[in-house]
Amino acid sequence: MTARASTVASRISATGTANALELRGLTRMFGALAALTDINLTVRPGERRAVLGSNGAGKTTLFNCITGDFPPTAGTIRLFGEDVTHFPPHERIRRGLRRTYQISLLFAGLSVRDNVYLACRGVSRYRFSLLRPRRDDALMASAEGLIEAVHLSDARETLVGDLSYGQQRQLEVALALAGAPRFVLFDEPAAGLSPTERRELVEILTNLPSHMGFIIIEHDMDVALRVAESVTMMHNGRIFKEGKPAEIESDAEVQALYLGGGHG
Ligand SMILES: Nc1ncnc2c1ncn2[C@@H]1O[C@H](COP(=O)(O)OP(=O)(O)OP(=O)(O)O)[C@@H](O)[C@H]1O
Repeated sequence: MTARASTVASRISATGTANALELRGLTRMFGALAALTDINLTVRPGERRAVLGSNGAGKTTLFNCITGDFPPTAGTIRLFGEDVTHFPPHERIRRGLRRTYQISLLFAGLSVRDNVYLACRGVSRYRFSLLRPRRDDALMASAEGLIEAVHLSDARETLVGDLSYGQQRQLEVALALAGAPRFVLFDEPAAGLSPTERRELVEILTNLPSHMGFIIIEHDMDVALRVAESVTMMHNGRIFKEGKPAEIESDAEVQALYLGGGHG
């Protein structure tokens, strides 16, 4: 084996057993304001974790640091064993990280299928091809699989602008799943959904492939505690408590702080 092959092999074996995410001492300042202070967080491969906390707790800033949208002021970020603290967002995407946003990033004038196909194409190796784009059957098959996974098969030809709000949020989940990610950050996917749509979202998230870990930021405790196996509570930019959903739900301090904390 060449030195390079052996380095690659050892990296692959390291990523096979490493944690999906490891944050150590993560801190992010905005001027004098500490949005995150000394965050230490470990998420195992395939683990599903909810991050909860009242408005301004630092949840979105946490996502922005993990994705590389904001550089941290201090601390380290490891993805599948690799230090990505100073990597740009696209290098983290290449390593299997995805996210959804609170605001919609859909193409309203295109069909569901075209939106998902473009997302699959965007993360494929043909992304920078100078040749005229041609339909790729493998990517189209991936797109169809994702459309099915988010329960939009009957709407695959529908223009996004004609979808219900709930269907648009389901489509956003599909876009985040393009390119078979290993770890996904869901930013309030249940916001604005009806009770029926929330149930559907829970089913979609629960049925994601078991190797696919995620963090979900969610103000709806019911959704968060049903899809997650572990919970991190944040308050004022710090981790306040960690535990299993049942422990968090029955914790007196959490109830006093979070349920009385004016979350939106
Ligand atoms: N770009 C920014 N510039 C300045 N301050 C910011 C910026 N982004 C976030 N903050 C501040 O950092 C703190 C944490 O904000 P963040 O959006 O991460 O909280 P959050 O828990 O996601 O809140 P919400 O539930 O309302 O989305 C807040 O005090 C916020 O005002």
